[in-house]
Amino acid sequence: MPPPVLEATGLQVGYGDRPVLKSVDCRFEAGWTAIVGPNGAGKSTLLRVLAGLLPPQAGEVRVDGRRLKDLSPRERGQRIAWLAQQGEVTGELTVRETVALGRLPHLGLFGTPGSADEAAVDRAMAEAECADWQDRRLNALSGGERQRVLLARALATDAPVLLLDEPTTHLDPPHQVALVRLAQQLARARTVVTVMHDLSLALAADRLLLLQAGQVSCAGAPSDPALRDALEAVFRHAIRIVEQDGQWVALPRLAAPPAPP
Ligand SMILES: Nc1ncnc2c1ncn2[C@@H]1O[C@H](COP(=O)(O)OP(=O)(O)OP(=O)(O)O)[C@@H](O)[C@H]1O
Repeated sequence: MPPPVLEATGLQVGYGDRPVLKSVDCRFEAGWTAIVGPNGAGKSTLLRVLAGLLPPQAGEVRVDGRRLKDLSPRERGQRIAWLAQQGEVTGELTVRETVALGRLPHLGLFGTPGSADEAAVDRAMAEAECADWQDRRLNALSGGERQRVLLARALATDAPVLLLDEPTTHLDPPHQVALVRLAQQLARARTVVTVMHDLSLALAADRLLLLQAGQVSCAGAPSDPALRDALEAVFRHAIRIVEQDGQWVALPRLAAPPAPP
């Protein structure tokens, strides 16, 4: 069965009386889409709405045609896994207990984990490379270690839609690259959506969606020149997108502009 299509139409979200998302329409299909944009553009807010964690003031989210708000929390949890930013989780549990939380949508309140659940937890910890610390408490881990545990929790869900908010934050370069390869591999059979600041990592996605001041200003594949131009412009030409070794990368323009003659 193909992975679900996640679709949002006319989304409007504000905090207090300040609008943050202003009539956002977007559609996510099988493959990996990276949401990018300036600080405060509304990327995490959009991801929370797509995950069903924040109700929009107008508009709706549908997953395979069904309105997200019509799904029970359990049905939603089985379809959509969410990787939170680190400030949004507590750390009293051990690594294994934290990853096992990803199985809750399959168990219900009084369910007992079976061998399939334990196997999913083992597989997720292996994929996120955090099995070595499974008995340690989350709050005793470094930022990057904790990030890998939270990724494992999302993977343990086995959901066909993965929403990952800044999954490469705190990771060292080898683990950033591992995360990109994992996202590419998962996206072969899932709908993967990430919010990312590192443009070079985001350019490894199948598609990018550029959010600017609460609106989608451009979307497309990295090979699309219009998308690359829009990215350079929105980031005030502080970066230059070039092709290197067959992939698109964003280079910071560190050199001062030449002095006028
Ligand atoms: N809980 C909240 N209460 C009030 N305002 C909020 C809240 N969360 C976010 N905001 C505001 O909404 C706007 C969008 O925030 P959001 O976190 O979605 O942006 P973002 O694009 O993910 O930003 P960043 O790149 O800095 O992570 C920001 O101006 C932010 O200050």
